[in-house]
Amino acid sequence: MYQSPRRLCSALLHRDAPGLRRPPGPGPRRLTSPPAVGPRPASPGLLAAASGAARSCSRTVCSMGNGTSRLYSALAKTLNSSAASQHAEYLVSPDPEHLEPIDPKELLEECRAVLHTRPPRYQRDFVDLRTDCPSSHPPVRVMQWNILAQALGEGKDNFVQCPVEALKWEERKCLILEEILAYQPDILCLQEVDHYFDTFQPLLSRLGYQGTFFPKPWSPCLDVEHNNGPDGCALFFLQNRFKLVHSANIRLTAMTLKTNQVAIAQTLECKESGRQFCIAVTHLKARTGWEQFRSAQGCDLLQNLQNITQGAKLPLIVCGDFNAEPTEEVYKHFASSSLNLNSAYKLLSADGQSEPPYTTWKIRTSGECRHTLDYIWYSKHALSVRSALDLLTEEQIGPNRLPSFNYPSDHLSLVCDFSFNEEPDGLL
Ligand SMILES: NC(=O)C1=CN([C@@H]2O[C@H](COP(=O)(O)OP(=O)(O)OC[C@H]3O[C@@H](n4cnc5c(N)ncnc54)[C@H](OP(=O)(O)O)[C@@H]3O)[C@@H](O)[C@H]2O)C=CC1
Ligand SMILES: [Mg+2]
Repeated sequence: MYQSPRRLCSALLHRDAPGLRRPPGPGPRRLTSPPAVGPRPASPGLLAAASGAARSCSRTVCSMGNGTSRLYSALAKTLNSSAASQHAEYLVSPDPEHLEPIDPKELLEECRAVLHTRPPRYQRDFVDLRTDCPSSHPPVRVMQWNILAQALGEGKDNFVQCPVEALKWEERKCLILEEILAYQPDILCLQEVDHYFDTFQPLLSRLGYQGTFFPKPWSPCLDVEHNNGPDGCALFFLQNRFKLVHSANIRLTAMTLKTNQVAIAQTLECKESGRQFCIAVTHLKARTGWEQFRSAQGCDLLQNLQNITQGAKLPLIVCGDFNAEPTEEVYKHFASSSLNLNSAYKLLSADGQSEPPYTTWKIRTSGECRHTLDYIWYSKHALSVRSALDLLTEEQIGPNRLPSFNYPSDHLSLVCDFSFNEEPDGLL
């Protein structure tokens, strides 16, 4: 169903309004999703120029094995370098002296214009999971997403059914931004970010987010020719909703050895309610054969979170690409931790006990890879999940799987609305 960009944007900006109605019947309730998107509009005038300018944006080139300091100085140059800024409002590299707020509607329209030749975004609905506990404060919307590092997607991942044109950064970044703008999270937890300084930090800061980036010490992106720097985890929160109380960048250890995987953990205070909580993002070691290693990394992260939450005194949300199915030891450590965590996406299942059948689905040279690896853990006594964004169906994902012209990453975004329980029973 086609919606004009303006109607769409106003629906997006009022996400608790008409679309989010509870349908009748038992079990999880599907909500009409506000970000339903029809065919993309053709881009006239200025918007067409934005598309062309975005394509002409310069790319930072760093050869294999360069040190991170050289990478960062190269990245810093791109912040100033684009002649294309004469043509496009937001999608080009920003001038750091000129960081005015962006109207999300205008950025969304720019993105949609760049993407006008692509098929429409997939429809995903929020499922109402509200318990009977009322909450007087607006929910906290959290998005978890491994966005696929550009260098890995083009140089390492071997997505055999994904056309190279679908991976072009100047368009793929618009698909990523469109997804973020569609759901408007209050907190955004990302993995495989290798365009933090030239794309996400400048744009999202102008949308009102405060961001933190922690790159992997030896990012595999650096092995890819024409890379844009190391990939890592990024955490963004809306400054008008939260105050940063404490922030920790954690290099995970396994059996006391420092590893290549990282996490960010921040304590935030809700400006409306005064309640404090901890939010963390991580990306654990990938691949089969590394199960014990992931388990050790998970134990280290849990230990760090025990300390940061003062022994579970603060409510906690942990987002991540754990690279582990629910059968793995690291998953079991999180599920049975004294931090009293539950995995939010289990609540989409009929019995509330099963994880979704997949959060990533791709075809590599080794064959089809369909796995549940991404999770949003939360303190089950202190927080309630009010709704969760449903996953894409197999039909929507299509026979060539992900990424694709419609969807920018091989991992699906997970989005949940949380509310604080009014009277925590002391057992967070
Ligand atoms: N220069 C040096 O001294 C050192 C360099 N390194 C570099 O680090 C790299 C390893 O880093 P590490 O953090 O352990 O990486 P991981 O094994 O955790 O994987 C890195 C990325 O590869 C993706 N991936 C997973 N499975 C596959 C697959 N089958 N094919 C292609 N990509 C896949 C993962 O994506 P997802 O999470 O989505 O599955 C992940 O983002 C080495 O390749 C090396 O380049 C490491 C140590 C030292
Ligand atoms: Mg990956």
